[in-house]
Amino acid sequence: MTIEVKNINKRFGDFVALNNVSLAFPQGELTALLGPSGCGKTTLLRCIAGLEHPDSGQVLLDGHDASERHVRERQVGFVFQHYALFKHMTVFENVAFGLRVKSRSERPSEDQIRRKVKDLLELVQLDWLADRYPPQLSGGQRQRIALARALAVEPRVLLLDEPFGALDAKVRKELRRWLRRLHDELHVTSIFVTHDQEEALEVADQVVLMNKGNVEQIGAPDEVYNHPASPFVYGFLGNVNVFHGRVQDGVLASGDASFTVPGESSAAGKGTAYVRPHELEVDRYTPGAEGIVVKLRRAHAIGPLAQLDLERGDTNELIEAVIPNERFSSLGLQEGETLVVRPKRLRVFVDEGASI
Ligand SMILES: Nc1ncnc2c1ncn2[C@@H]1O[C@H](COP(=O)(O)OP(=O)(O)OP(=O)(O)O)[C@@H](O)[C@H]1O
Repeated sequence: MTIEVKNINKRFGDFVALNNVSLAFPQGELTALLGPSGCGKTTLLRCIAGLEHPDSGQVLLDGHDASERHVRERQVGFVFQHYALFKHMTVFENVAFGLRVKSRSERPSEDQIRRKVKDLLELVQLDWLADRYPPQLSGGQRQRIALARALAVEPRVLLLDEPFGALDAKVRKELRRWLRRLHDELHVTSIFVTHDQEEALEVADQVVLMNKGNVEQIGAPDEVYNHPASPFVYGFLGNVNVFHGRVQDGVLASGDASFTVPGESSAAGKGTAYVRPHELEVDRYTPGAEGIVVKLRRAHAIGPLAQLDLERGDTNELIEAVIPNERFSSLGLQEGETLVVRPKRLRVFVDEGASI
């Protein structure tokens, strides 16, 4: 099923939760709604599900306006962060639940129900837990059962609201890979709410970045990561160094350093350069060297990458650089040494927002 939302507005009292949001969710794709707490992700998901009614705008399911369609008729499957499985029912009965409560005319036979639940438990790789009760499962197992339960009624859309939010980092990581594989098998149009950028970039086909009820950017994970459309997206997707200054004649002057602004532009005014830590070249300082002169305050050199905390000599601001550990060792850098850094790649926004 394709999902489209058009010009959705939703207020809670004076508070604007969704501000004229328009988006398309392609058939069979997994889309992540990503943004900070309170930006409207869950509200948008609830509008699509029919659990919340927008003040204006439309939700189109397969091109048809869904406003008159009740939650049940939208054929939506849900998985929430704290999905309460029925504690007094076995795992098997939890998954069978949605099939058993169907009206008599639609309800499958007992044999069909058994087969279906068995298949679903195999799909989520937990068939060996069929006779257990929810309190006897781990958090990750419970979420996989919750997913099997949502899938039992063959939803045409799957909505996942921070499904792994309550789990520890290692289990989260395992489950998101598992979810991706499952999605590749089933191809149900799915929307996944998260505030974890790594999770969104790893799992999704398409990422929607939201901020204060607005959509900031939509794109494939590599597109939004490598070509952020706004300072907000830059800051939200991974660590970034920010250099404030003034732009004139294609050059950003920031403290004692100056950077050539990429691309053709005649924009002038206050400007901010964004540089990711791995996009900085680091060298030992030699007199006259080009770049920003810094002091190495601290180095964390464990694993393949060395993370360097640097302090600018001119403004005392902190800069984070990440270089291969091999290079760090071969340079033989010591804490307290004076170094010079140069951006290999940067992006400049003039007057916060006007991209050049
Ligand atoms: N029923 C409600 N009544 C009043 N305000 C609400 C209601 N539901 C949501 N809000 C407000 O709307 C804003 C958006 O909430 P929403 O749950 O959509 O955010 P979110 O992006 O999903 O955040 P989180 O990641 O914290 O869940 C929040 O500021 C929230 O307090």
